[in-house]
Amino acid sequence: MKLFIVLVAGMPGAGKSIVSKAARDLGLPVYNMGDVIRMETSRLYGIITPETMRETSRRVRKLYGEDYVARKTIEQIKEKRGVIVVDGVRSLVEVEVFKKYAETVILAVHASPKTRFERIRKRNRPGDPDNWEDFVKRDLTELQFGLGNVIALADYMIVNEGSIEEAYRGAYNILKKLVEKNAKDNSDS
Ligand SMILES: Nc1ncnc2c1ncn2[C@@H]1O[C@H](COP(=O)(O)OP(=O)(O)OP(=O)(O)O)[C@@H](O)[C@H]1O
Repeated sequence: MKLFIVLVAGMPGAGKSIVSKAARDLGLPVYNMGDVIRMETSRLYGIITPETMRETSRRVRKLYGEDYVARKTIEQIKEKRGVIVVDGVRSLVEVEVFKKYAETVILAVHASPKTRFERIRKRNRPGDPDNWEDFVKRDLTELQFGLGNVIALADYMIVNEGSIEEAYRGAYNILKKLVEKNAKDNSDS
């Protein structure tokens, strides 16, 4: 069985965690690229806050290259087989790193800024922006990493403007089809 990577991309609060939930329910391993930053943040700052996370994010890219987070994620997954999900890809440079190791597709989750802002406010995650200006600032930081390009080149798109159940069903069906396709491709070859 070959490795097949589903790269999940979306702006903050778009609903990427719904895709992770659907993946876990299908028994697929999920890797979060944010975990690499979380580990580096503890190493560099000894404390994890949204500010130290953001600073680490910028710092490691500058020090070790735009592809660093993807390379670190690859170290964890390259021995894996079958369909896996990687949450949080942010640039085409990162996409290229994954493409070298396996067949990949990009699954994007989209919701309008207004919807994302309302949902972020409700989820009450520490460090989330609580006003429109900070929300826009965070969006721009993500876009500077190149996230907009990844979303523009997505193979699949979930528009998450309806209910959570609807988005979950969309994600579940896409992932299930990919699992079936990968199984078929492997039995053919
Ligand atoms: N369709 C929906 N209806 C209502 N609430 C939703 C919907 N989709 C997501 N949410 C809620 O909106 C919030 C943001 O979603 P989620 O945390 O999945 O976003 P994310 O893309 O993982 O964000 P980040 O990149 O910031 O981690 C969560 O509290 C989630 O439960």
